[in-house]
Amino acid sequence: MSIKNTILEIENLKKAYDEIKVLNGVSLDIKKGEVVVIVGPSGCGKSTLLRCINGLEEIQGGEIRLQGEIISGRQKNIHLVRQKIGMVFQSYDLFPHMTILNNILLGPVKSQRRDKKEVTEEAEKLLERVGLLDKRDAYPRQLSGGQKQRVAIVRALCMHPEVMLFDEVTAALDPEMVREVLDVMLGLAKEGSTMVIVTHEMQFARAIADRVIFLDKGEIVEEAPPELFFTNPATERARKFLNVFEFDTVKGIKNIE
Ligand SMILES: Nc1ncnc2c1ncn2[C@@H]1O[C@H](COP(=O)(O)OP(=O)(O)OP(=O)(O)O)[C@@H](O)[C@H]1O
Repeated sequence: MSIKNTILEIENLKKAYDEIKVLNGVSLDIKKGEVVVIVGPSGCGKSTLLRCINGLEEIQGGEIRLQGEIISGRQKNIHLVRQKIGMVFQSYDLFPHMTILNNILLGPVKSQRRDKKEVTEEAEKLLERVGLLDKRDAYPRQLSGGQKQRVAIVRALCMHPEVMLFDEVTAALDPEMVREVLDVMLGLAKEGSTMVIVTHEMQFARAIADRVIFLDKGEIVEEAPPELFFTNPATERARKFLNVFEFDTVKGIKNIE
């Protein structure tokens, strides 16, 4: 995978909810085509970090830059953020009264004012790729959780984001649905998408990451390539964290490597 220029820069990011400090000066650079996986104990601030990147949270300090442009703080250009950063959440948030295709078209056609025919063709290609072209005219309630999550990924991709953020996208899925979603993400990684992924699936993290970030109590404690992080973490805190996961890894994704 070619890792070239820095696309996203996070510098000394601070985030608190009232008195509770959640991110205590996080700095992180992400390069074009890089897949960064963020792991860490529950409540350490992983989701908050993604939400800050995506402009969903006010921040109390630091700066976030996308392609050199400040997208945080007072200069925040939410329009730019929405156009260039795609986010997929644990809950897929599809509109229940709209067909799958119309859910996907909404952003590109309404917000980006792109040609409906052209976006439809693209959406159909992407749906085919994730094995869901036959669900084009179905409604979200007619799809399984794994299928809805794949639609949510297609919907984000159709906006042509520079960076894709994934927040625990398999957490709400039944074990047998997990693999199909992770496979789509592995495919995107292979094609050179820039991705920031929060996950508790350690084996998946190991398979997909170019770099693993270990976040604990709102600070980056360790960052390393996966082959190093998962076999020989540098810190006691990371070692303890991984020990817990020895009993809790991977639902149905054993042979991924
Ligand atoms: N809207 C909010 N208001 C107040 N506190 C919040 C809010 N959102 C998150 N927090 C707190 O911030 C901390 C970090 O939460 P966050 O969801 O970022 O953690 P996480 O690492 O993603 O956890 P998990 O792995 O359990 O999803 C937690 O202590 C949480 O209770």
